[in-house]
Amino acid sequence: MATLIEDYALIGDMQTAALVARDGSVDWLCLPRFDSPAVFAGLLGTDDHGFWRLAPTARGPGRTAAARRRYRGDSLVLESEWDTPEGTVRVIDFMPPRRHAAPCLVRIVEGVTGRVRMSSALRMRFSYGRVVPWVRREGGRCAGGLADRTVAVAGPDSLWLDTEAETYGSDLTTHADFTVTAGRRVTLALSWQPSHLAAPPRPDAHRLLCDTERFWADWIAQCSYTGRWREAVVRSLITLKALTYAPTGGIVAAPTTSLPEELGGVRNWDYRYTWLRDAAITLGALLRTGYREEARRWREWLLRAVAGDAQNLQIMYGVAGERELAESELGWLPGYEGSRPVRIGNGAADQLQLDVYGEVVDALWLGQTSGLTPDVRDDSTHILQMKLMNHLEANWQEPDEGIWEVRGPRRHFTHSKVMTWVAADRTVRRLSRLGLDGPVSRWRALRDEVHREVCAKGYDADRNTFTQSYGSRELDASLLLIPQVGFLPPDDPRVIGTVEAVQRELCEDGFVRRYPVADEGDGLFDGTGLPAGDGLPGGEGVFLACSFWLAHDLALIGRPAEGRRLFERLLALRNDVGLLAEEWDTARQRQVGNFPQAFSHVPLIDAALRLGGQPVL
Ligand SMILES: OC[C@H]1O[C@H](O[C@H]2O[C@H](CO)[C@@H](O)[C@H](O)[C@H]2O)[C@H](O)[C@@H](O)[C@@H]1O
Repeated sequence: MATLIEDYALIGDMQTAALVARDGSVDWLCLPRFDSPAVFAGLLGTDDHGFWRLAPTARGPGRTAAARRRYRGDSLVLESEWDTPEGTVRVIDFMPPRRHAAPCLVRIVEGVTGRVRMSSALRMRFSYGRVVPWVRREGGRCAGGLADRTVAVAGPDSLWLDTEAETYGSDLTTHADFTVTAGRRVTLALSWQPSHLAAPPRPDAHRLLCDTERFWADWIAQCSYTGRWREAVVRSLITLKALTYAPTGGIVAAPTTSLPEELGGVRNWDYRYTWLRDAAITLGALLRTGYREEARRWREWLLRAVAGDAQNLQIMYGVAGERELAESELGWLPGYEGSRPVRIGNGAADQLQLDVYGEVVDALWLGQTSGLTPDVRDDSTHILQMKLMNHLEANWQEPDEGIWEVRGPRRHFTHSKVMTWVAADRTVRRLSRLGLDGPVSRWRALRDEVHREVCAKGYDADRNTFTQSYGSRELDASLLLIPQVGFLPPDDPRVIGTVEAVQRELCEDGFVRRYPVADEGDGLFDGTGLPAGDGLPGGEGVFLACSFWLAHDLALIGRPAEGRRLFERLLALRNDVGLLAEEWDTARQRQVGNFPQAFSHVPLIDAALRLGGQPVL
């Protein structure tokens, strides 16, 4: 059986990230960027698609999970410990923030007690497991102590393994067997370099460890959250920071592709890109907890990414603002637990998702009200916002694919219209506050018109609930955002009715589904003549972001104890190192979907602020 998704921990250098399993196997790593081809793709295939396992020498069949693991303090440095009959051993895994050096994954083995025999098995496979590189050994001593050097080359990539342990090749795998005694360390470091360049310097693992720990300690010292859920909030913030692409300020939705929303199903998508929606809400959570630099850098990223005609605004970009994200399938990978296809790229990039305008304008507004320094380009922010508004004004009455990126027919999604209201509302407030030029009365009229239309067409008075789309009978968890964005006050009976309807009709084991999923062709219609569902076969788990939104809303509508209970249950779904995927499979009691997912960790932070009585701007 494949490693459970929740058995992975994340390490990363803010340009890419790796997943380390409890048994010491690194099964996912893309180099040099989040969206580059994987050099370890065992996560989505088999051992033949690449991995790096470092653990006590196995006795008998099967692999042994570490007895304990944790991050060292508030950092992204992972520590796993095994108790064996020979003694106890610790492995420290991390990726140093890159600055100008080559990307590097460092593994330090520390003897704790006894004499423990260790095995390292490194199977490097470039291009998502498809290419077996040429591997050669280079020996020789060096000042840093790492003497054995193994080089793997194929096409544009080269990987360099430096270690004091002696390596040998067998089974198209690079092995090292060694023993550690109490208090002794053995280091292994894997660096990536374009294959046409000269050898990278040998990494000084111990100095890199100190630097990396200092980096995270300094970063987390800026956090302003002091509430009762500090551990969960801090771990979520570190995860969000790890998903930020340092050179540009872009933020990926998750570091993985194709971890399935349904085990064995086809809902497998590539999340290694910057969604305007996900990045905008991430920015909100960072600003609310004291992080301004990331927000400032993302605003810069946004201005660069959408430069040109706002008509061509995409809903997602590459981490450096790339527009070409064509979706394709990697036929040679069998997928996580057989969940095929494995996809790279994302076809949703070409969709119309009108809510994105509201999320972006709201993030710009939040930046303003949280005192984000207007910089020399602030004029550009204003120009951008006016372009976005002109485009939205001309297009908001179009049907769209909505927040959930449905692959079925376009609809008049109520949430998309609510977010149109948000865009107009924040623009009116921004222009009034700054006394800036701009047709305030035009945006005010737009805001009021949208509000009237949503309340008339997106609300079902018979059932006292807002509905997924105009005239539809279906519900949708995105409607839980209505009071959070200020479209209606929390005590409005229509808001309370919607929260109660979601609890009644969309909840499973107390957690929230996004919307009712109907298999293609099962003949159900949503009440508007369109087929129900999202145009995809199969089902999915409960959606963690929506479940946090419900906890948040319960606090807003005056049921905080119930909200807290749900929040605590959600926290209990996190894995042993505090990480959440996108969804939860209630039947199998397992995390599903890409991992770890910003869209789950952001509402965790916002709900913690709301439930703890701290201001949520
Ligand atoms: O469920 C179908 C869609 O699933 C993905 O989209 C989801 O993830 C996005 C990134 O976190 C999020 O912004 C969106 O709201 C979610 O529905 C996938 O990327 C889409 O291609 C797919 O159609």
